[in-house]
Amino acid sequence: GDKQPDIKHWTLEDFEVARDLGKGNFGSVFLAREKSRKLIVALKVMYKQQIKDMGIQKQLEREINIQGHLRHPNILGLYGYFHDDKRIFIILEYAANGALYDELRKRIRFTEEEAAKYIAQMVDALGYLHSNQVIHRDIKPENLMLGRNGEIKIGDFGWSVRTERLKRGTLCGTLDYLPPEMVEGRVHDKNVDIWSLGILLYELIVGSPPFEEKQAENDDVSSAITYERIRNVELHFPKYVSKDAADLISKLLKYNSGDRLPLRNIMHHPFIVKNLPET
Ligand SMILES: COCCOc1ccc2cc1OCC(=O)N(C)CCCNCc1c[nH]c3ncnc(c13)N2
Repeated sequence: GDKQPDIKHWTLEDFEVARDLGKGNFGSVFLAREKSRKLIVALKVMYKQQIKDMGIQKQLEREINIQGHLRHPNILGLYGYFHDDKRIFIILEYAANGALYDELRKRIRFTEEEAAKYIAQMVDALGYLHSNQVIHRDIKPENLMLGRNGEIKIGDFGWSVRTERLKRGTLCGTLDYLPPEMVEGRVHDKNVDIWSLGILLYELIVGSPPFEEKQAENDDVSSAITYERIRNVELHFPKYVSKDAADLISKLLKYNSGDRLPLRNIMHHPFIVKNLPET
């Protein structure tokens, strides 16, 4: 089979740690090599006490369970996990080009061709997730990694859920990417990921999300302004945004989740058709 290691009882002895890949709110990620197979991985280390203090135990278990069973070229592989007395270690596929967030900040904004390539890969990954009854619910540049060939890998399934039941809105993360039904705490379905795909496309070609408020004097005021803009879907496009891009974004950012363009129709939209090399 492929080089993915089979499920076994890992310990830290099985790995040699090379360097730090970044610090996050829940832990750190290191570049490591699994000794026996010489397999390069990303090792995420989290402290049990901190997980307990933040009450994210259930969420973490769900995340490991969901991501551990998924396998798709645009979804970051989760190979396994282990723990010692103080820490939990998650063994992940290594994304050689880091987080899309950092690339976007460096580039300010991408060309519409680059954005179309990323969106097409996201449509692939979301189609796979939704056909496995998984809603991600937290699609944003911070959670998207870049593989060796610049391909997107959705990571960090902290907020994903299996859709066996419609969830009561549990608020999560920054407001910018949340659809009206989630900021209003209403029931939501897989179309929340279609909304956040619209936000992502906008941010990739403009450089900031459509409903962001940066000038406000404090976070509460800026969140309240963003909240209102989301509910009123206050969309404004800079003049350099093509009409095809604006049209697709407008079809994804519909207030009513049922009115959003379904995943399979996105691939036939002129913005994607005109910007993707003949596949
Ligand atoms: C509960 O946790 C679920 C999994 O969350 C993550 C999985 C993989 C991650 C980052 C994850 O969360 C964010 C985080 O913990 N940071 C420390 C931010 C650092 C950014 N990554 C840097 C990075 C570079 N090449 C990579 N190849 C694979 N994974 C990476 C990275 N990071």
